[in-house]
Amino acid sequence: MPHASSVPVLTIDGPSGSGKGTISALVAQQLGWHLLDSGALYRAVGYAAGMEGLDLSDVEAVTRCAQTTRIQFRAKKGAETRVIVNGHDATDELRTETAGAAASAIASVPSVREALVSLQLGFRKAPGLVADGRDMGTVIFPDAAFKVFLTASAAERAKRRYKQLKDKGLSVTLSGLQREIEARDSRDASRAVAPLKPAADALLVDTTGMGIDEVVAKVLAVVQP
Ligand SMILES: Nc1ncnc2c1ncn2[C@@H]1O[C@H](COP(=O)(O)OP(=O)(O)OP(=O)(O)O)[C@@H](O)[C@H]1O
Ligand SMILES: Nc1ccn([C@H]2C[C@H](O)[C@@H](COP(=O)(O)O)O2)c(=O)n1
Repeated sequence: MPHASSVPVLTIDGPSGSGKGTISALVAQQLGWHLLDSGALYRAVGYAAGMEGLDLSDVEAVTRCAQTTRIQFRAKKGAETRVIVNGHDATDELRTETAGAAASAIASVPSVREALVSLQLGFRKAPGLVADGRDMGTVIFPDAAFKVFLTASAAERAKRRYKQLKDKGLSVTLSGLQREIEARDSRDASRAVAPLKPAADALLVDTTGMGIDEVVAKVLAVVQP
């Protein structure tokens, strides 16, 4: 079995709604590589903390929650990967903007981040890994061979999220979503530990006005020039 450090990693970081999840899944599928949705881990811990009625600003309580929450991904061919939190399928609850905000809040706690490191490193398996998040290229896989940072204007990202949630039948407003996205990005980018920022050696891709297929092709070209 190859040593983990010899397994190639493509990191895809960026702000909320830049398309990281969508692009990472499609690129991983095309390459036949494993996929790490690191945001889902933070969302799962935020969700578990909410289920336990914890105060999200209680550092000791949320750290214990991060250390003890059981998170499983169940992938099914042709269907959305399900995220099981402490035995409960929480996939739908985790995708809400409320869950994103809770994840962002607990993600600013260094000991919560520390509790999730070895779990994330464990995803690095042959033949390769596509890792999606905020600190994949800077902190978790700094030695990754391939690094991309996706961006798009806040207005474009809010429009994408609006369409996504409307398609699911949820009642949201474009202006409200843009405010929530900007507040989350600002918190993620200003925290002291592992802030949202491009790795020095990442390729920056502004996806404003680019279609999904175009972005996938650009990212794939990083791995297969
Ligand atoms: N280039 C694109 N053009 C149009 N729509 C896109 C593009 N990329 C992604 N989308 C759509 O935007 C929405 C948000 O994308 P996605 O969930 O992948 O973003 P994300 O960066 O992972 O967000 P988050 O960090 O909040 O999880 C989805 O509905 C997706 O289909
Ligand atoms: N590597 C990561 C991934 C996610 N987070 C935090 C910050 C995000 O706002 C939140 C939700 O992530 P998403 O599912 O939207 O990608 O989780 C982080 O700090 N580091």
